[in-house]
Amino acid sequence: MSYDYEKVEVPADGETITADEDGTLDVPENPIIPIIHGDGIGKDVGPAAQKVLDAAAEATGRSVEWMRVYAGSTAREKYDENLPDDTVEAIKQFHVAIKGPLTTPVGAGFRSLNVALRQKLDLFANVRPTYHLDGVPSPVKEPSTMDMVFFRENTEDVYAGIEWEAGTDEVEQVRDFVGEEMGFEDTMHDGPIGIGVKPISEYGTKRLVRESIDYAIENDRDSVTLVHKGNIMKFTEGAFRDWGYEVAEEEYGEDVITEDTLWDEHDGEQPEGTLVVKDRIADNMLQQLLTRTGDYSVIATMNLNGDYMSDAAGAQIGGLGIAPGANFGQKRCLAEPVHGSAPKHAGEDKANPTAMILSGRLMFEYMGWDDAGQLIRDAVEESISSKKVTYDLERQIEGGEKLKASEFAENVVENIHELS
Ligand SMILES: NC(=O)C1=CN([C@@H]2O[C@H](COP(=O)(O)OP(=O)(O)OC[C@H]3O[C@@H](n4cnc5c(N)ncnc54)[C@H](OP(=O)(O)O)[C@@H]3O)[C@@H](O)[C@H]2O)C=CC1
Ligand SMILES: O=C(O)CCC(=O)C(=O)O
Ligand SMILES: [Mg+2]
Repeated sequence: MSYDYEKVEVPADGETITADEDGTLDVPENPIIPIIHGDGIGKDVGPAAQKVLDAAAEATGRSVEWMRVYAGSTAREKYDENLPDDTVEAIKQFHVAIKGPLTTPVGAGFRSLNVALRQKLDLFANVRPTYHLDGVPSPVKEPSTMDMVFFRENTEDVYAGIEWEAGTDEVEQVRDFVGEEMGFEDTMHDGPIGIGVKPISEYGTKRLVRESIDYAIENDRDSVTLVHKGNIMKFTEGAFRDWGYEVAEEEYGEDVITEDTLWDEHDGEQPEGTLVVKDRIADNMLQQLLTRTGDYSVIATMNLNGDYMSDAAGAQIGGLGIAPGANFGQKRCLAEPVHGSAPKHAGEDKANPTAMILSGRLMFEYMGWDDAGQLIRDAVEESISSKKVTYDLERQIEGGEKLKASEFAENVVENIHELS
């Protein structure tokens, strides 16, 4: 597939990652990888992460040919629009890409460009592995017990953007329909009202839960927990739980058992080689993240729960400066940190680039570059263990040396050279 780009240049030297029908990638040693630096601190952490990823690629005998693409403020400058087709088409064509954070206005203005990218590219699984690196300060006593991988459904839920603003004709039509025709007249207060719709489909749920179970099996994880608020939102979050169990029970045979089976048939002793699928109600799960951290491994949940939970879990492993993520779809990966554009720190070369660097690690692993990924993790861990850190960690580490974002990246690059 080729595309006539309007304002970006395809690097002449790199090669294109290709994918066959069943989704297997063919990754050359010098792939072209689109990158969006992002808004706010994206300007700082984007280039810093790029340096580290370059060094890890080079140290393992490869190179990355970066292709700068644009969204958010940089796209407005270059294209006079928020999300140009060039950017979406580049990610489609090259299969693998990385982005920094993009700012979304609150309450009015354009809709989230992050959500738009996930929807346009059908990146249905937002995967956020949350693990503790040696030396990272944490507000909890045993941060190393946190080792969870969040699978967050990425294309529906209240993030689908089906909502109507108070005072519009549209919202009054919806109010009439929901009130008069559907019988919920007494449920809504009089006066101005905003109304949103929360779609949760069997298709969206099952492909996300399937992805989480496949991941758990491939990575020797012992459980997948479906997190929902199905006691209250019965036909959306409750249906997510039921469809999730259906996938587990109907598609995986005896190697995947439910928590009920674990207790009814195995007295709570998990048989070797099995995966347990369980579920928890979301409010309880938020406290379990702290009180029974080690009991959970892979989490599958919907868009909003996953958003809240991944920030909360990120706090336990040192904060948003550390927490990586990536969005996956059919033959596609768009890596991005959990954090946003943190406007108050923008352009100061101070934000922690670790989350973006470790998101790059996820991207490399998707490409089959596990050795480069491991090198990145080891090198970052080395910098942090030697207390050479950015402001967010330095304020919590006694005797820490405060580095700028770019200096931290240089330190990690030095470690890559030493370790390789
Ligand atoms: N995927 C995306 O692109 C996302 C975009 N957003 C968008 O980002 C914007 C800002 O959101 P906001 O709610 O402020 O959340 P942010 O995640 O941007 O920042 C919140 C706070 O987290 C800390 N933090 C975040 N990233 C880092 C980092 N790399 N290094 C060190 N500390 C960090 C800072 O805390 P402190 O100041 O205490 O040091 C910061 O003030 C919004 O427009 C939001 O919509 C939000 C999330 C994801
Ligand atoms: O799109 C946004 O601005 C926020 C998204 C977000 O918080 C997330 O994906 O974690
Ligand atoms: Mg978020």
